[in-house]
Amino acid sequence: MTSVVSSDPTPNLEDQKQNLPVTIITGFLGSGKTTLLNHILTNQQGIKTAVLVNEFGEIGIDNELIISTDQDMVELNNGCICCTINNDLVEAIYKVLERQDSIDYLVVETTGLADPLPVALTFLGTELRDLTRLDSIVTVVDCENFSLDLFNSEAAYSQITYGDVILLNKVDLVDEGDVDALEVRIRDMKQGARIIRTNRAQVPLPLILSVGLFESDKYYQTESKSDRDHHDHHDHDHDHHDCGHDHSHDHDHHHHSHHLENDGFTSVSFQSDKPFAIKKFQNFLDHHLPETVFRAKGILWFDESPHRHIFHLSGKRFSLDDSEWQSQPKNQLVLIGQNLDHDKLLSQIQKCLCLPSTNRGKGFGK
Ligand SMILES: Nc1nc2c(ncn2[C@@H]2O[C@H](COP(=O)(O)OP(=O)(O)OP(=O)(O)O)[C@@H](O)[C@H]2O)c(=O)[nH]1
Repeated sequence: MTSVVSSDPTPNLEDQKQNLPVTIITGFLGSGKTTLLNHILTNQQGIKTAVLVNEFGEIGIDNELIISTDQDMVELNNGCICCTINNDLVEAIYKVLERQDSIDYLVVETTGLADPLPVALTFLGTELRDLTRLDSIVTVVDCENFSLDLFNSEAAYSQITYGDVILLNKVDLVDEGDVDALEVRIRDMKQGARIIRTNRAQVPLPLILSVGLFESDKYYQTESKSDRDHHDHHDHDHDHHDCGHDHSHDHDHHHHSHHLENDGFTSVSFQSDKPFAIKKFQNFLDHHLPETVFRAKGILWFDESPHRHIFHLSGKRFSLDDSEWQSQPKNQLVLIGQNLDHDKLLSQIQKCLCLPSTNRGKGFGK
């Protein structure tokens, strides 16, 4: 196996060579996890990296956004990774392991709403422990939007407390003083983490991969303590830690979506093989998008444009980038937020579709 520079070689290097190193990328919705993944895939020279991507929402947008490589990619597409811990995730990992001859590194990107703890436990608590080596949990933080009070999400808290490396990302969007204040706050929540400031998740890879920062002994203790704490401190409706911690029974998806509703986040997915009218969609964004939509992403097709438009919204900021269609144009849009009126949103998005006789022939943006 080719190995990346290791800043701190540990004594059991021999074991490490045999086990597939794994890095878990976590971080809240829109913080830059896919951006980091793309950075890794583009720059991991000479290392064959497999990625497992899981996203919240019925439509897999991320697989459209990940720079395609000739390496293995298995996408789990049925909800939050912490729910699929006992079936799909393990299955996907085995698929990668079966090809171990050609895979040097595994990166798992969790959904923005996942607690990384159950994902990490998958690697430690099952027979995977002997086949993989959990190298580190990397947490991406959106410096512009980070606020645990705003998210009101336990998963957001866990993402910080279980991060071995914490990337303070999107530093380009905030004043340095604000990043300083955020760093103090995060150091307070998680002592001993390696904190790195990044723009577009551009981090030297030796600082985050093959770093051997994950300490499983400490982790096991933390896990059982945190498990107790969670059950002591939170109301009984919020039972999502059961989802990841008890490996002995099957999960049902109702149970899981219940936990997401407790965090208040749901997703609305829209697909159509018809184009949007640009002005209608703009009107939707300007006047009808509720503030409670925290994250949106889409591959958009506008009647007025020959391009494939990649749409992102995180917090209040949105972007629309051009690319080229490699396949039949279509619209795919996922909105994620708290307390969403699904039917209303879907009907509003539906109304953005171009009616057959209108808008034809007008240029983009006119
Ligand atoms: N200005 C700026 N934008 C960034 C930076 N990093 C990522 N973005 C943008 O933020 C948006 C969200 O980035 P993603 O990488 O898709 O975020 P994510 O964490 O994978 O999102 P989810 O999977 O939906 O949780 C995209 O529009 C990115 O281009 C950064 O450092 N600065």
